[in-house]
Amino acid sequence: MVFQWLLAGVLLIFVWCFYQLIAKIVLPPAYFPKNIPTIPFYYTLLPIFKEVDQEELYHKYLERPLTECGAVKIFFGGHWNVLITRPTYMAQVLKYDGDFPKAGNHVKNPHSVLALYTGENIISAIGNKWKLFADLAKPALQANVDTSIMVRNAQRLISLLLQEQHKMASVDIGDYIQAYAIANVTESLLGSTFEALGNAKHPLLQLQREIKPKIFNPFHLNFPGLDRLRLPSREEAKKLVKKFKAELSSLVMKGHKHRCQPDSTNLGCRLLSAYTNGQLSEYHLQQNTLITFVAGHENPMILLLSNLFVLADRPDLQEQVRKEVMSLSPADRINPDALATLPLLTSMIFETLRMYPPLSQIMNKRTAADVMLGEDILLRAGTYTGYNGYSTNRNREFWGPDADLFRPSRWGETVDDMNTLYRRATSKATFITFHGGKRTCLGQKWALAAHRVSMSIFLTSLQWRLDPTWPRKMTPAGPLMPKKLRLQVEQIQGAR
Ligand code: HEM
Repeated sequence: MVFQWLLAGVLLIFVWCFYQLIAKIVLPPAYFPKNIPTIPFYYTLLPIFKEVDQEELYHKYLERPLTECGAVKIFFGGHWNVLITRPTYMAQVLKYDGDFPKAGNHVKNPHSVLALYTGENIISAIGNKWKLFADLAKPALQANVDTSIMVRNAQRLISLLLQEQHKMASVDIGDYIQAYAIANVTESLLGSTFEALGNAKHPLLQLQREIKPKIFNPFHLNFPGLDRLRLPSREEAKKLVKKFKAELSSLVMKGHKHRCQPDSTNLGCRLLSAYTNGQLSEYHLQQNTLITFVAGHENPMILLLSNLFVLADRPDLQEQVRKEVMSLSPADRINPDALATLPLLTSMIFETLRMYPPLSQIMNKRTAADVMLGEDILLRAGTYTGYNGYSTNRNREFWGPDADLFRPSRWGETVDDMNTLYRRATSKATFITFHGGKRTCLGQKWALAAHRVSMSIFLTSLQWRLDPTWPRKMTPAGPLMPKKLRLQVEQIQGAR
């Protein structure tokens, strides 16, 4: 009898411990605010089990609680987080950066493959390290942009697309745009020619193709703690990441056989010279090179894909913007300052950035102390937080009841109106595609100049439409873009 009671007791303790373990994962911690909704744990598992589209998921599960309460509790990246979207709350997050410092993957999940990949860098660092990295990068990222590199690469891209279209019914455009974006960032910012455009077998592209599904696999993204178990497949992923970082660094170094000067306006040169004079460790040189490469090509690539999609879907608008660009002289058509004076091109780009922020959701902050979000949401010290630009950029109080509609005219009639609204929306945190505040994107100027020139060359060289057989879907998770976009492209008569 005693033995049976003992057994029952042990069983009860076991069940209780198991319950505690599961509850820790599937329920938010007790110290999380009670007065905001909880997104059910299973939401995060959907991309693991189903073919999903993150826009559809957003409208089904997140839109209502976020619109009503402006913040929710959500499981992501192995932790419970508070996802903040209401512009007044976001304005507080951006303004009081010290209350909401960055806590990147290297802090959140230090043993994960993702942390090994991104590490501590200019985007994730805080305090003096961030200041050092930003001081090194700013003069290069804010210098005048030499767009002749993008012009040359865009012309090469157009011929590759036409060659592919000649062979196929339509072009799977993603890999081409990625190679183009890589060519731009490496040649323009890192000062090294990788010759990846038109060379699908380039070792760096191949490595990236192998790594991405391993890093951005929804299961491993949500349960990074499992990377501690040293499973063979994850150890293999770590090896690939190390190989990729070494390959990238060696390619950048090859482009800088000359002596790099600290006052150079080339980012690659500035990072290398900081390493040579002892300001940067080898680790920080590698991580900052990697993040410049990743942020500098992936975001422009995603923006370009979304913009091509938007115009493929609206042939009339494509034709109107083309006419506007054609009204410029040939020299002005590749001059970003001249292109920035065109109202339709400007509003169409701003509207694409508003509706399809490439980094639609980011969870990389952690409260430094207890902080009151707005008037009544108490966030305890150590709470992971994040933001969702897709939601904030569609705030109906600011953008009106048709905020979900692609309507470039909402930006105004003149370019002055548009730039004023851009600044106002950014300062009110109702347009957070480039983050904003002290930690605003440092590549914004470069990205916009490159994008204007890329769009201009596309518009004046090609007409494009959606392949009717393309399944209209956005990516399931992570960066937001049309999934495996297929276009039919046609050369414009007399364009070449
Ligand atoms: C369409 C293009 C781009 C978009 C939408 C974009 C968006 C963003 C966003 C949302 C952040 C904040 C990330 C966070 O919260 O952790 C950021 C930061 C940053 N971006 Fe971009 N980005 C773009 C292009 C670029 C380019 C081309 C570069 C050049 C290397 C770049 C360099 C940076 C840097 C250095 C930061 C860190 C700023 C800091 O914390 O001080 N970005 N960007």
